[in-house]
Amino acid sequence: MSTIDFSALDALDQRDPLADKRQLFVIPEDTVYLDGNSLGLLTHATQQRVAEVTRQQWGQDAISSWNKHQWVHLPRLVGDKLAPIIGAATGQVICCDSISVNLFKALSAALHLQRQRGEQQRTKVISTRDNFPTDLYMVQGLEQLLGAQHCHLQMVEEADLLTAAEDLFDAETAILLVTEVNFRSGRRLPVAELIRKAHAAGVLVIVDLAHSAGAMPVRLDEWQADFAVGCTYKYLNGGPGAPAFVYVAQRHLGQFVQPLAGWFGHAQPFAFEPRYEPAPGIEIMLSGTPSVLAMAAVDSALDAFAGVDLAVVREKSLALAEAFLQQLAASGLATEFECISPAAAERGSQLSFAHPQAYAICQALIDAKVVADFRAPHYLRVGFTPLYTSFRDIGVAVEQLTHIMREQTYLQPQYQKRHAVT
Ligand SMILES: Cc1ncc(COP(=O)(O)O)c(C=O)c1O
Ligand SMILES: Nc1c(O)cccc1C(=O)C[C@H](N)C(=O)O
Repeated sequence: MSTIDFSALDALDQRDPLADKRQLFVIPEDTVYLDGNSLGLLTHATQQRVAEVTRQQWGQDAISSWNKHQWVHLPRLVGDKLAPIIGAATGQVICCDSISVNLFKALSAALHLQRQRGEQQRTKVISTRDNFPTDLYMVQGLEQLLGAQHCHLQMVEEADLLTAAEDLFDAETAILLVTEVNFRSGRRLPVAELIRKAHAAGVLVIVDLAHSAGAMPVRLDEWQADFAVGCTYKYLNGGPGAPAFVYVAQRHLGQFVQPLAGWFGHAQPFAFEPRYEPAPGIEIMLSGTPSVLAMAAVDSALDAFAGVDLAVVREKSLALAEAFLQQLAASGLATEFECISPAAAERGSQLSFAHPQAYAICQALIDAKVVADFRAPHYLRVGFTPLYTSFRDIGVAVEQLTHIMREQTYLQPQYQKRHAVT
């Protein structure tokens, strides 16, 4: 007998101000999808837009589309569409490349800004040990390229950043590279407060919004962030490998060099001048030709956010997580699954649970058409995407999990053998 109170969950769905948004998405058949924190779902509009761009723009209008369909301006148009979602005024956000590549540009630019200010001794980049590895690798790559005397990484514990940030920022510190929401635990760091402390110590801040953009209110301008990066393939539903974004505060534009100085970042790309002259605005962050099909997908996916208040998104995200925890407790699983995510105010839009059999349980859940994911060493992650996750979804997910645990389905050999990479 199921312990899930589906009528209570259905009542929550009926009162949900975002319920109408679900119909904008292609929901995989008979599936509960709790992995929007890794890959967001496709919208019907995006499916049509990509078909249309392929059929008409590429197929018929071909090269004229660079002007006729504004292909050449897509990075900026998409950036400006994204700006309000992350609390930025227009002209400071551009859509391009991956988070990794944009971080290379932002890190180099911030180091250069410190030198421009006469702060040559500021060569240290502080980040958290449990940050998403690519962020740390990008700093390590720069360290190898420039030499440790010009750039070096100091990894700190999240707890130390929370309790003693002032002690970490010394006269050598150039940059704080901080990811707002930890990909493994879901812990959300107080970015506004960290920026205040960093600035008081002369430190510039780069924020990684991979697990924030589209999931909660972000206020880059209000926070006075210096740079930010983020992806569009998670909560913004731009598609697998969709181009990322980069934000540069208006006050820094025109003040730094960007080392990946490609022709799309030139003041006049189509003048084909032999000498590089950077674009005066946010286009300086561009390097090469935009991926038009991918960017068209992001552009149309962002339409799902039209008229959406991100405070409402956040409220629903926390209510979905709360419903998950309640149903888990009602099913008698709360002690077996140790929740490693912090309390509501200090977490993002996911819950992570430690369990020695997390990998096998996750595979069994996926086979039962509940898509969650696993992160080493032994965490089961469930992500909530308020635009399409329903409260009923939560009930079905916990019901399946209860069944898998009761029947010990996860002990079957096909679930015990590790094969999946993501
Ligand atoms: C916090 C964070 N940063 C960066 C990335 C990856 O960046 P990229 O777009 O370079 O693959 C991810 C996940 O893929 C992430 O969770
Ligand atoms: N970007 C990814 C990819 O290219 C393949 C598989 C997964 C991803 C992810 O987004 C992972 C994700 N950042 C995470 O939080 O684990």
